[in-house]
Amino acid sequence: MKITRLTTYRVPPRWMLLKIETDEGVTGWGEPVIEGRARTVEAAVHELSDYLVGRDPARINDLWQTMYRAGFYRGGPILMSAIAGIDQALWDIKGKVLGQPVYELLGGLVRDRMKTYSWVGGDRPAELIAGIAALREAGFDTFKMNGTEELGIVDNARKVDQAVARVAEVRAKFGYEIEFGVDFHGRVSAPMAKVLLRELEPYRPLFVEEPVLAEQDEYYRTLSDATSIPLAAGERMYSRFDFKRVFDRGGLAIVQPDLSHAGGITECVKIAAMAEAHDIALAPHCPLGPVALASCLHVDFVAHNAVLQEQSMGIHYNQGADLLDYVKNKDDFRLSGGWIRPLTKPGLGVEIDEERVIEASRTAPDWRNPVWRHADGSIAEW
Ligand SMILES: O=C(O)C(=O)C[C@@H](O)[C@H](O)CO
Ligand SMILES: [Mg+2]
Repeated sequence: MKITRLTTYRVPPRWMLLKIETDEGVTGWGEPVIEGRARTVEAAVHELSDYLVGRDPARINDLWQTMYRAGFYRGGPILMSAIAGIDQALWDIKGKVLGQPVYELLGGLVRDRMKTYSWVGGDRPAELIAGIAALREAGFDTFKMNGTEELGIVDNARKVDQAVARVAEVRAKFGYEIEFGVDFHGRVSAPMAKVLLRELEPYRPLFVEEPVLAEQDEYYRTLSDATSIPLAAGERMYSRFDFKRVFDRGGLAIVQPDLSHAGGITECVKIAAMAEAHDIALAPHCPLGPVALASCLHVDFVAHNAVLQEQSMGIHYNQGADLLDYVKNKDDFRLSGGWIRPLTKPGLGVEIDEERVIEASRTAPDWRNPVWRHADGSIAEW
């Protein structure tokens, strides 16, 4: 079998889907994308196709190493997201050829169902109570919210109190019938993270995510030593070589590689195993579409240390399309009380509605995240 063509479709809300075709009619789907840089990743995918067209799609490991090493420069969000989506599609092809779901090819199920969580509150955390109450009706009990709005490198007690009050209100309203992570989203500096973590401790969040920016990862250890709150990070780390340094320094209780940013299934299975060796939990990041989520789930179902899976149903980013809009087998993604069963169809287990994708690609927006500024006009972390 040989790879014959790679076709990319940028689609609402901000995703990109990749179709890899072969000379034997088997096709695979991937989701290579960096939110806000879809066109850049699209160019990278088509540059990498030089290494792929004419090759045997079954040789995923050699194709992965070739894409990663042959171009001299490596790593980073663009190239690793392009590799990620291509890798997902290659696993989809392999599973379809062998008639097996990807998790079977990775050694079989390590669990019978996987726990997921939902976002509440949007970019500027608001309406948290109403958001949680609505999702509680749908049976969810685990959530994630942004912790703050714009925050200065050193900011005042009022801003800290606003952030803490939102979390306190959630706990007061729902007690411990629910659990939630608080995403600092890289908006919080190391000095302010120390302050906020301490003030949030009484409300016992399940984790605090991206307590500082990934480029400040040397602070994970000192912050972790100063708080009882489990720290989580990983969406802006792109390979086992990025994660290696974090594992060595310590400080993270949970790693959150994104299956569409960190090299795909081949790479994230390795990251999961490295994390397990350090007694660190796995909770893949996934604010994206159905192929990204399916790829996460195949890793979740073979990784002993997988504890929680992000999914984007109803997420505030999904304007113009939602998680399953391009999926034919919607029932396979049914969430019961936030739990999801394995995707058992061959490959990734996602039946893409290609006509819908092609139609939607005609009006694909160039999604960009908002540009935030502080009161003094300087750029703020979004
Ligand atoms: O889901 C999360 O944890 C996020 O922090 C969302 C962020 O990754 C946006 O997708 C960036 O555009
Ligand atoms: Mg996040």
